Amino acid sequence: MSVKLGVPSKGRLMEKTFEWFGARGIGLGRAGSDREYAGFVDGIDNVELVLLSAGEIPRELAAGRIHLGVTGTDLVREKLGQWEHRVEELAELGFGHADLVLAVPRAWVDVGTLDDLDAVAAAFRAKHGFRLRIATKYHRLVREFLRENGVADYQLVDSQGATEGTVKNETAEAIADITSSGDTLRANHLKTLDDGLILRSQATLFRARGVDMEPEDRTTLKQLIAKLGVD
Ligand SMILES: Nc1ncnc2c1ncn2[C@@H]1O[C@H](COP(=O)(O)OP(=O)(O)OP(=O)(O)O)[C@@H](O)[C@H]1O
Ligand SMILES: O=P(O)(O)OC[C@H]1O[C@H](OP(=O)(O)OP(=O)(O)O)[C@H](O)[C@@H]1O
Repeated sequence: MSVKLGVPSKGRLMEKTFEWFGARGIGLGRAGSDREYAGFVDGIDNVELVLLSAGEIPRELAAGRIHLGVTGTDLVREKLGQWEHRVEELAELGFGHADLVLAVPRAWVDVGTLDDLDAVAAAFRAKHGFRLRIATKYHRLVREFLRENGVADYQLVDSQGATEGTVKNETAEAIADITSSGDTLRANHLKTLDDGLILRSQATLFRARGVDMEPEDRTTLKQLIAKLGVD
């Protein structure tokens, strides 16, 4: 067997993850052609690189199919109920920073806070006969956040991409999505509520909890964690 390390298969997250491991003496890279999802690990034996979609890494960790994985904290908290029981955070990696925020049309000049949104949501329902729609792919996190903040008169609309466009397309009145520079929100005439920060996320190294391992894999995992300086 071997220790399996799950890393995002493309884009900035993959590149920065390779750099982070490289700076700690573990060379990671893609093997084969640009399109082939195969990888290599240098600097330690019996560790296998598994290239995966960032969104699938939480599930693979929880299932014990990978032992370590790099992905955003937002994805772990969204995809895994009681995530702390299923994975352990070993290290924040200092990149992939993004905020999950609740945003409304900039034209809603009277709506700046969650309390305002709550009032508008009640009025919206009375007027239109259906609940104000919030488009997001972060269903668990948005529901929890709104429950904790006493906003109830809304419905979630699933949006797996281009979420900021749903307001213009009239499939939602508000959105909850990741922002980093804020450019996408601004370009789509949206503004974040003053108290609308749901979660700050960054790329993080996680370890799967409660996975049955061969003794030699357990030793390899310990060596890897020690080499990375995150024990
Ligand atoms: N603009 C951004 N700046 C920084 N981090 C971002 C940005 N957008 C998304 N992220 C973060 O990158 C991670 C991966 O995002 P996302 O789920 O969109 O994956 P993806 O790149 O679309 O990959 P896949 O479709 O293969 O899952 C998430 O943790 C997210 O917080
Ligand atoms: O605040 P900004 O710097 O503009 O970044 C925010 C955008 O980045 C992400 O989208 P991405 O380009 O990863 O594509 P996606 O819509 O498929 O998630 C996110 O979903 C936002 O749309």
